[in-house]
Order: sequence, then structure tokens, then C-alpha cells
Amino acid sequence: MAAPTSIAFIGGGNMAASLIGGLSDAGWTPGQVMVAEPDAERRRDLSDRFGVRTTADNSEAVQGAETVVLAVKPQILGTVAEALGPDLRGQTPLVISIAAGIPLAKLRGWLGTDGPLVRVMPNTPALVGAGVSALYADDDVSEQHRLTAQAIMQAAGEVVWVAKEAHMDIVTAVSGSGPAYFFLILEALEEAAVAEGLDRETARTLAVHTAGGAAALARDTGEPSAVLRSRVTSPGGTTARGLEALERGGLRTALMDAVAAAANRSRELGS
Ligand SMILES: NC(=O)C1=CN([C@@H]2O[C@H](COP(=O)(O)OP(=O)(O)OC[C@H]3O[C@@H](n4cnc5c(N)ncnc54)[C@H](OP(=O)(O)O)[C@@H]3O)[C@@H](O)[C@H]2O)C=CC1
Ligand SMILES: O=C(O)[C@@H]1CCC=N1
Repeated sequence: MAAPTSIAFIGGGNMAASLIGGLSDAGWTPGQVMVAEPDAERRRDLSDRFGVRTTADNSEAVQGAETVVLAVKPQILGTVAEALGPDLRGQTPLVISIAAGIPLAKLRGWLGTDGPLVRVMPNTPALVGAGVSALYADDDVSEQHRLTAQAIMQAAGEVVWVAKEAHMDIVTAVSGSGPAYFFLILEALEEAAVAEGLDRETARTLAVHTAGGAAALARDTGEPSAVLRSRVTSPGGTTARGLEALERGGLRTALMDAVAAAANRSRELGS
């Protein structure tokens, strides 16, 4: 007989794999995780990497699951949730949706259940336990279900709760999409170092450790970013010249535009 499933993932793509990696490193046993994923190659990859059980059948995945994580694209969540609803009625597991943009009320309508729902926005550094997730639940969700959702997401890194569901669109634009902004900066920094004459491996080591070091310093000291920046910037030195070039190039406004555009896209996906 199969081991009891504690968590069922519906959709075994990039974000689900990152969360499963985080859970696995945090000591969750693979037998507690079942993944429903239509693509056979992805199913094989997930069971090879993490030892989790997989199926192509969403209904099978949720049987007996205490928690169901909806990890399909927002554009197909309606179809998937409507089909899954009848399987969930009667067993009312905790349902966690990680879909960008989709409000809980909409999801509840699709599922047609009155069980506990939590909306979460994780990010891909979850794979190495360095993610950050924002969680939102309506007032009627019990403390116990909140703590369960929180414990799952803590396996993947930091957790914050937001008080208003509308804030999830902003969270999505900052921390959900945010790793991609930093990867773009890493790519560019690495390319620039190579263009100036460093070999690629050295360039990558310098770029990655500089990004990680800056983030660790901001996290561990709690000091404002502007103060930390000023400590790097010697008067008349190299950093001042570099920062001037970044301001001239519009990095600050480009990031503000990026967050506004991504938050708007999140709102569009939910409308
Ligand atoms: N990627 C990220 O950084 C983040 C993503 N998210 C959210 O996570 C969700 C998943 O995103 P992401 O992992 O990037 O997307 P992916 O496309 O990588 O993953 C979605 C997976 O769902 C599978 N799938 C398609 N149809 C079904 C179905 N009917 N039943 C079950 N599984 C199905 C897809 O298979 P196939 O490819 O064969 O269609 C795919 O493997 C989205 O809602 C996104 O908004 C949230 C935070 C961050
Ligand atoms: O790009 C997306 O829509 C998803 C949500 C946040 C990160 N990736």
C-alpha cells in the first residue's frame, strides 16, 4: 500500500520543484509528497531528484492529502480547480495556491468547496532553502491551518504574512519575480567583467559572491540599504563613478517601472 500523502502538488514545474527541493533539504520524507504533472519527463526528473511519488492524474494525487498546493499557471488554474473541486469535497484539505494574481474568492468559486484556502507567493531560491514567501489568508482560516501553511513555506526559507490580499500583487512583483531582476543584474555584471578582460569563471565567482555578500550584509546588520551603499562609496573613488553611470542609465527608475509593470500584470491575471 502506498504511504499516506501529506502534500500533493498539482503541477510539477519550476516553482513546485523549487519548493520540493526546499522541503526535501528541510527533512520532509519523499513519501509525504505526491506530485501530479502531465509531462512524463518532468515526472521522472522529480522522482529521480527528490524521490517523491508522481502521477499524471490530479484526482489521484489529492486522495488523502492533508495539504494540496496548486502550482499550475494562473491561466489554467480555473480549469484545473473546477475539475479538482469534486475530489476535494468531503475531505477538505488545506489548499495553498501559489498562482500569481488569482484572488482567493475566485479560486473558492472554481473549487466549489468551503475548506481552508491560503494564498502564497514563493520564489525560486526556495530550492536551496533561501526563498521568501508571502502568505495571505482570510479571517476564517484557523490558526492551525495558518501554522501548517507557514511550516511548509518555512522549509523553503523566510515567511511573511500580509494583511491585505491586494498586497499580494505587489509582493509578486517584488519577491516572486524579483530573483529574475537580480539574475539579470548578475548576467550583466558577469558580461561586463568578461568584456573588461576577466575569465568567465572568475567573473562569475566575483559577481555571485558580491550579490550574496551584499544581501547577507543587509540582512544581518539590518541597516538601511542607503547607509550600506554609502560605506562602499569613497569620496572621489571608483564606486561613485560607477553609481553615477547607473543613475544616468536609469537603473532606479527602471526598477520602479519593473515593479509597477509586474504588479499590474498580476492584477490583470486575476481579473
Ligand atoms: N516560477 C516562479 O518563479 C514562480 C511561479 N509562481 C506561480 O507558480 C505557478 C507555476 O509556475 P511555474 O512553476 O513557473 O510554471 P511551470 O510551467 O514551470 O509549471 C507548471 C506545471 O504545471 C503543469 N501542468 C499543466 N497543466 C496541468 C494540469 N492540468 N494539471 C497538473 N499540472 C499541469 C505544466 O506541465 P506542462 O509544462 O507540460 O504544461 C508544468 O509542468 C504559477 O501559477 C506561477 O504564477 C509563483 C511564484 C514564483
Ligand atoms: O512570472 C510569473 O508570472 C511568476 C510569478 C512570479 C514569478 N514567476
